[in-house]
Amino acid sequence: MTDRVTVDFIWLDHGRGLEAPRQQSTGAAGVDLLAALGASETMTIEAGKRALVPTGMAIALPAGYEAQVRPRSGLAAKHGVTVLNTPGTIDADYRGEIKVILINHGDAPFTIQRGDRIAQMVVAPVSGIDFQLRENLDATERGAGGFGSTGR
Ligand SMILES: O=c1ccn([C@H]2C[C@H](O)[C@@H](COP(=O)(O)OP(=O)(O)OP(=O)(O)O)O2)c(=O)[nH]1
Ligand SMILES: [Mg+2]
Repeated sequence: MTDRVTVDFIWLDHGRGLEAPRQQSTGAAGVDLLAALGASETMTIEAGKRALVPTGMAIALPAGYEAQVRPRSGLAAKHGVTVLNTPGTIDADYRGEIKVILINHGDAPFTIQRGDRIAQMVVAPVSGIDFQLRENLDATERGAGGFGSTGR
């Protein structure tokens, strides 16, 4: 087990009553994100369409961390539903509602209800970046080769 990180969070009004985010097993990489729809509300994503799904949750990551919003493989394998912008980036200074951009790549409408587990979120360290402008870059064996330059 590596270091644990504490992430403060609040429920927005429409998120109250949902199960609090937690790792489902000791080795789970992330926590599931739940759809914070109204109790009798549903959201249907037609085949080929996308939707911004509320989670009813806002977080305050410690400085030096990001959160990534990732698809759930079950939704992808069974329904063709995934996170359009995966991995979605949650900045450490973002205090708004976490939302999930789902896209339905399947061939049938996909309907979401309150509490459905629509995606998962991992927390990861990120480095600060200082860009240094140079005249040249150090030489490497690969050089500028890429995009299949090593063959199949
Ligand atoms: O899947 C996502 C991706 C982003 N966000 C929130 C948190 C993030 O900190 C903020 C901005 O995200 P991003 O930088 O990806 O979007 P942008 O289009 O560059 O917007 P901005 O100009 O606000 O940075 O939106 C989400 O709630 N869900
Ligand atoms: Mg941005």
